[in-house]
Amino acid sequence: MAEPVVIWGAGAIGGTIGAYLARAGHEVLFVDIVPEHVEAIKAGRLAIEGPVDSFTTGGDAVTPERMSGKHKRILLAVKAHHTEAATRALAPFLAEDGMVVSCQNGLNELVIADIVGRPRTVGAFVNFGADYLEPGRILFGNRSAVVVGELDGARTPRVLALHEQLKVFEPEAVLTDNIFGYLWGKAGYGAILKASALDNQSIADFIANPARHGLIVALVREILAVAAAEQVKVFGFSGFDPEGFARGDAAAIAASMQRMEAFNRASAKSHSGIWRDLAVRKRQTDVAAQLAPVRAAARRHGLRTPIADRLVELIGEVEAGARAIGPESADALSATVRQAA
Ligand SMILES: NC(=O)C1=CN([C@@H]2O[C@H](COP(=O)(O)OP(=O)(O)OC[C@H]3O[C@@H](n4cnc5c(N)ncnc54)[C@H](OP(=O)(O)O)[C@@H]3O)[C@@H](O)[C@H]2O)C=CC1
Ligand SMILES: CC(C)(CO)C(=O)C(=O)O
Repeated sequence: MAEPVVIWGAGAIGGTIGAYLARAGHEVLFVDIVPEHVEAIKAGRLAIEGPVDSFTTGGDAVTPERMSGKHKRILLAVKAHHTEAATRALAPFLAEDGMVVSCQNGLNELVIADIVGRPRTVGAFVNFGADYLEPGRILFGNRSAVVVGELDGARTPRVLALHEQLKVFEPEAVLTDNIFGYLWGKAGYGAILKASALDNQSIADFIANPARHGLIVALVREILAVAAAEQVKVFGFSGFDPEGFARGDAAAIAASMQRMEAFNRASAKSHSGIWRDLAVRKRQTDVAAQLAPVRAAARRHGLRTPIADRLVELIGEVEAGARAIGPESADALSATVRQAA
């Protein structure tokens, strides 16, 4: 693609994708609110570290106040609770025929479309693991799914071109006509990651812990019931078998849990980004923002989501300093499953 790509939110996800594009000679403009990180990128000190790859690159980089011009392709990679503010900030710089691509967890496409319009919103699903370590340093923990698609599933020239560009980062990137199928799949799988953040266990250990089995199954099924009510055909990835979970098929669920455990055990990113926000960065997470559209959809369909509701409450308590991360907090979530049964 000849036009520059804007990476809005150049942390773990945006920084990694942008670094690959920059290294391959694509013109990249990184935008981030962390001035030291912006300076490092500008100075050519954006380092990708870890088992997947190791290289240092850089590119043009600005904080949002210094942004200018009109851009056709903006990849948004901020946390879900920052989506609205970031989209409002980027909107003046989005060309009339431009697109914002949500490289995020959650159903952020709905928020973005409300601000810049559905025709200027493109969906993406990312499941690779990365951690922002410090300004200019990102751990690329493992490769995993990268999927893009127009919200209405059309194979437009712009999404075909975007797909080709993303292959520079992930050669197996997928172009889909059902992006919401992947996003709801991540909502189901991502619920496990969110629950795991209540404990200090790694994602793999949390999934393998027999004490968490009932919680994981009930939580995933609760989310998938909402997806079913929304009439979304949900896709699996990285060992996650949504159909097996939705059917309540014990053998399929056990096999899926084993695959998800193995997938996560092989990653250098041992804990979820949410756990990292709570335990390492000591800051608010985007759990409530990620689950808001899921819970809202549930209410529209007259469905209850007691486990997701409690998960949001418990994470909120940790964020507020009123609860510690540990087995007791995961037990408190498990208790909801018994009450709901
Ligand atoms: N990390 C991972 O492995 C994965 C993450 N995801 C999803 O990807 C998305 C991005 O996550 P991740 O990269 O981990 O997050 P990071 O916090 O590492 O990166 C986001 C960056 O955007 C910055 N930012 C916040 N608000 C704005 C704004 N208004 N304008 C510009 N920059 C801003 C952040 O600054 P500050 O830190 O100061 O807020 C940070 O530098 C999230 O939705 C996450 O759930 C999906 C799959 C895997
Ligand atoms: C664990 C991971 C990287 C998915 O593989 C993730 O989505 C997260 O940390 O939020």
